[in-house]
Amino acid sequence: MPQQTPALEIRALTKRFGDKVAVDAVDLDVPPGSFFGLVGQNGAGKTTTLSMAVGLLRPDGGGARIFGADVWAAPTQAKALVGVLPDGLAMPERLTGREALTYLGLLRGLPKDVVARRADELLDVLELDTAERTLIIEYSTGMRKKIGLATALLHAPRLLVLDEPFEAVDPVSAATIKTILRGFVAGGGSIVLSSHVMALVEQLCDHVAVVDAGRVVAAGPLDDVRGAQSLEDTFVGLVGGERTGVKELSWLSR
Ligand SMILES: Nc1ncnc2c1ncn2[C@@H]1O[C@H](COP(=O)(O)OP(=O)(O)OP(=O)(O)O)[C@@H](O)[C@H]1O
Repeated sequence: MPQQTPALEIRALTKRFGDKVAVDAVDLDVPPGSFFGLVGQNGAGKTTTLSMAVGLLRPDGGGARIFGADVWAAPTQAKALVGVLPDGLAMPERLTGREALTYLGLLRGLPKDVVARRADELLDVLELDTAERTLIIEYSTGMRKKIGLATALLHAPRLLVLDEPFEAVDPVSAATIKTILRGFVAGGGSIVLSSHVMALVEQLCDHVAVVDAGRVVAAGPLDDVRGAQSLEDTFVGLVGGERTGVKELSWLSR
């Protein structure tokens, strides 16, 4: 069978901040049609990797391709194929959710009536319709995630790259977002998401990569990576659970 072009192909991606190597020659293949979870401790390098992979941060070395399009050499082609929910979302703060969707949709080159129709549906499905007159600056953290997801979906990309999409999102909204994401994959889309929540990754993802100190320490189909254990046990085993240091807080004991 011919090899299919990966939805996202990361090769030797490297980023240093001063002396610190935040991302250390990372290779990753996200198969088309997969729901791929990127897990790692705080500071492991997930956000830096994903930011470089979608062209938001220039790497010191290596590169990334989205469905074969080089993110840095062919950015227009690559970026048309991907919807991104970045960490610490920079949004047009003085616009309402609808205005932001309209603005970003028109920037993407979508026809006005298509933007209006999709914005209606997205605001409705993500239950942001009641906040239609609210400026984004007034949104809660969870609402910001939801409007960010709406902007990522608006142009119907083939790949979604989502940095912590469930962070600060209430359980009802999380259930809605899970349904949307599962539907996206069922419809032929591919997703990469980062998360600290192993149960969520196990529930949603069919592929997983574990990142530790800027390196990929395990990657592949979920069942291959976790084996007979839970993903959490596998994760703690891989990244060194003995480093918790809780026992040292003796002054907390009564
Ligand atoms: N702009 C920056 N300047 C300096 N150091 C940075 C910068 N961005 C990230 N780092 C460092 O790079 C490393 C990787 O950070 P990154 O945000 O990619 O980790 P992460 O896995 O996304 O963490 P978290 O789960 O906490 O979001 C960390 O040590 C972080 O302190």
